[in-house]
Amino acid sequence: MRVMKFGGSSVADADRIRAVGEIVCQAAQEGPVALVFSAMKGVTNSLLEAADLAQDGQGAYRDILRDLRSRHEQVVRELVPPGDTGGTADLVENLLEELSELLHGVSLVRECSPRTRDLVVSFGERLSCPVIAAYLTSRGTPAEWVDAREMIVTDENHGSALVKSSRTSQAIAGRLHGVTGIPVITGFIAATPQGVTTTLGRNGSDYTAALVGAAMAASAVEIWTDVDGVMSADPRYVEKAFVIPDLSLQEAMELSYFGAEVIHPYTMIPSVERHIPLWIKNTLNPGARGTRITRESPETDHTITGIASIENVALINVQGGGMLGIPGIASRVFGALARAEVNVIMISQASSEHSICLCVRETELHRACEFLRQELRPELESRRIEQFEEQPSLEIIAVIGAMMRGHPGIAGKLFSALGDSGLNVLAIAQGSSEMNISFVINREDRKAALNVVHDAFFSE
Ligand SMILES: Nc1ncnc2c1ncn2[C@@H]1O[C@H](COP(=O)(O)OP(=O)(O)O)[C@@H](O)[C@H]1O
Ligand SMILES: N[C@@H](CC(=O)OP(=O)(O)O)C(=O)O
Repeated sequence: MRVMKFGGSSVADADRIRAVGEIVCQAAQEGPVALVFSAMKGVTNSLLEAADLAQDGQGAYRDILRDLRSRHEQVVRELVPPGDTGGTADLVENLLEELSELLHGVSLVRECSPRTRDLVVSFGERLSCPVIAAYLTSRGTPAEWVDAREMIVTDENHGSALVKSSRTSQAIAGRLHGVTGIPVITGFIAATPQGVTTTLGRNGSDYTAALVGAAMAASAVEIWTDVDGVMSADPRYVEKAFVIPDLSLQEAMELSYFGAEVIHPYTMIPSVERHIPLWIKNTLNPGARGTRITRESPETDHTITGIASIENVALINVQGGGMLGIPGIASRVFGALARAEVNVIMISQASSEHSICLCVRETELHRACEFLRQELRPELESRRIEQFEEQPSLEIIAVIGAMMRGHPGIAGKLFSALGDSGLNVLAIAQGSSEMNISFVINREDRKAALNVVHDAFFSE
């Protein structure tokens, strides 16, 4: 069995869904397939925005609802034939009505808990899948939509729930064996053992596909999107970026962690660890080979595999002459940040131990500094630690590749290229795995730095 996942970009409108139909009908003739779909492009964001507006008591959430209604009614009109026996048009109407009532409730109580928010966003995938299944059936490829909440069991960590693996595996296998035709599975959404709706984190449909692939011992998991594969750098910034034909799981995870949105960190683990290859393919160019992600590192001529970047980060520098003698300072700093629920993206500490430099999301900077100030108040008052240096408006760039290990001269080449172009580097970190070197630059240098590094390593 092949598991094929189509992201929001592949189901943006009726035309895109028709293109998906071509690919799926062809694949179904070659052998068994299971499909996973996301919500239509932008729908999850719209639902979240509507929930925020309703919570604030702003009637503007109704404008978003109107827009969602018209988008979904339009695809039903264009793709579902009048003789559809599955009652798809009614189902979509009922779902839109239910969503409207839910948001009305949120606006009345002016409260939207993470649990309710998950229920609101679940409508995106619950609306897209029945329409797609009805369309495929009308093209002569019988399909049945499957609500993943019946199969994927998670904890109650709303917004980014943790999957209970073995229960989920059994439930997927059990549910899919009962499906007649091709299963069209809602990505991203799941449920607790009590049946409460949860979600797997933003872009979580890739994870759904990997879970289905692992449970069904698939021959491949395919992530269909709008680019020819994972590229050597974000194609929106680097014109010369090219498709990486093969990637190891480790490299793919590093690239996605550092911002290559095309794949999602960790989501590929369930299938790739079972030696099921994961492919990134282009719905707009199905003939292109794509990128293959496997457990082991592939052979390559390049010393680095790819470059990724994270935008909107900030640097906090904790430093002071008295830091050397303070016991457990690192654990206190990171303990405070953990309590603040701040995600530390990058850490760099000079061996002198006079400073710890860390990178966080810009949106979390204020909270991070508040908690740090509280934790380190005695040292700040006695001036053993200076007031933190806070620098917003920065970017992290990471250079990634399994071949970097034991390959001298990479850092030299990287920083000479940046220095020669007059680009200032504010902090540097290297993982002990030697699979990545990451560095921090000013926001306005992002495009230039990505291109300079890309040229330095890939121009030959
Ligand atoms: N290294 C990279 N390789 C390929 N695409 C990338 C990379 N970095 C960022 N992207 C962006 O990721 C986008 C695809 O991700 P996304 O929009 O989440 O797709 P989908 O909706 O199909 O899940 C591409 O259009 C591309 O602009
Ligand atoms: N619809 C969800 C899940 C998802 O994976 O979407 P996409 O495949 O379009 O990234 C989201 O936007 O987060």
